[in-house]
Amino acid sequence: MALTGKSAVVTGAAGGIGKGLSEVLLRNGAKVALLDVNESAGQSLMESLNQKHGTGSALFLKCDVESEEQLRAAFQKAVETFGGIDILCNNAGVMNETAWEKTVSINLMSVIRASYIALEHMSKLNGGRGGVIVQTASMAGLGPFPSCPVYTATKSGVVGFTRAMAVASEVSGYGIRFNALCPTFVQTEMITNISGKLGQFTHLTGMAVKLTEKLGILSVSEVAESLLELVTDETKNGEALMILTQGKAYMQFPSLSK
Ligand SMILES: NC(=O)C1=CN([C@@H]2O[C@H](COP(=O)(O)OP(=O)(O)OC[C@H]3O[C@@H](n4cnc5c(N)ncnc54)[C@H](O)[C@@H]3O)[C@@H](O)[C@H]2O)C=CC1
Ligand SMILES: CC/C=C\CC(=O)/C=C/C=C\C=C\C=C\[C@@H](O)[C@@H](O)C/C=C\CCC(=O)O
Repeated sequence: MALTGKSAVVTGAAGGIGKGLSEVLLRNGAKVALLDVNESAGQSLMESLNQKHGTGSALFLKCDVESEEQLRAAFQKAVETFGGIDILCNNAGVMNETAWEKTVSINLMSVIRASYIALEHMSKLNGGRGGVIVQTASMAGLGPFPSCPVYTATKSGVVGFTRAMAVASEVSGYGIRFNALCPTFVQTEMITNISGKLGQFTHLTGMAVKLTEKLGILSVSEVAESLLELVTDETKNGEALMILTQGKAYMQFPSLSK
């Protein structure tokens, strides 16, 4: 799938990985609706992206992904502005073991919520053009990150949801592919002040720090380049792409269907 003339919605787009995903989509010819709760960062990013990629190529929409109403309004605005949606990047996420219910709400429930709203606009069964939904999961969704069990649970849930939806979509004829990015640590705001976010697992801060030293830290652009592969390669559906500092690999899961 070539990106020229396509339109995308990216959640958590105002900073970190979401900003990188938005930039790579724009560089390759897509228009992008930038959804984020951070209004000042989102507005200024939209202005700089429109200067770089052309007026009207990026649209900031203030949106808390926990709110169904705000998500619906943002998708509607994106459709009215760009004429449809071809790509959704469910990227907004937090790591906070103290506010663990909020972590589940943003990282898992909101990914499901946004995917279902996207289906209403993108599914060929609803008159949409089809397309691709890519979730920003994590390496923690593939193997446990013991310092943050709830974060791990949300990312495992996102991987499971993505793989199940990929098959459900294929069988149902939605015309939408579902894939997940599973990066190791990435240099963003999220990996600052780790101990302050671990709640009852603060005593496992050293373990988290050792894991960052062992696995290394990716740049945002390394993750963003991997998005392109999952979006443009139409054979990719139900994939979890593990991104490590040494390279990347599509995960092999046991097949129990035969
Ligand atoms: N930084 C890392 O080491 C890794 C991050 N990830 C995942 O990547 C995604 C992005 O994380 P980062 O860019 O690192 O984090 P970040 O903290 O740098 O950026 C997150 C963005 O999401 C926005 N956001 C937070 N809550 C929101 C909400 N309720 N509604 C709308 N927007 C909201 C924030 O305002 C911010 O712009 C997350 O899903 C995270 O779990 C995955 C693997 C590694
Ligand atoms: C602090 C930032 C929080 C979240 C961002 C994020 O998603 C980072 C994920 C990074 C890596 C996750 C790696 C998980 C690895 C597991 O598969 C196991 O290999 C780790 C198991 C035990 C660790 C003990 C050890 O061997 O040192």
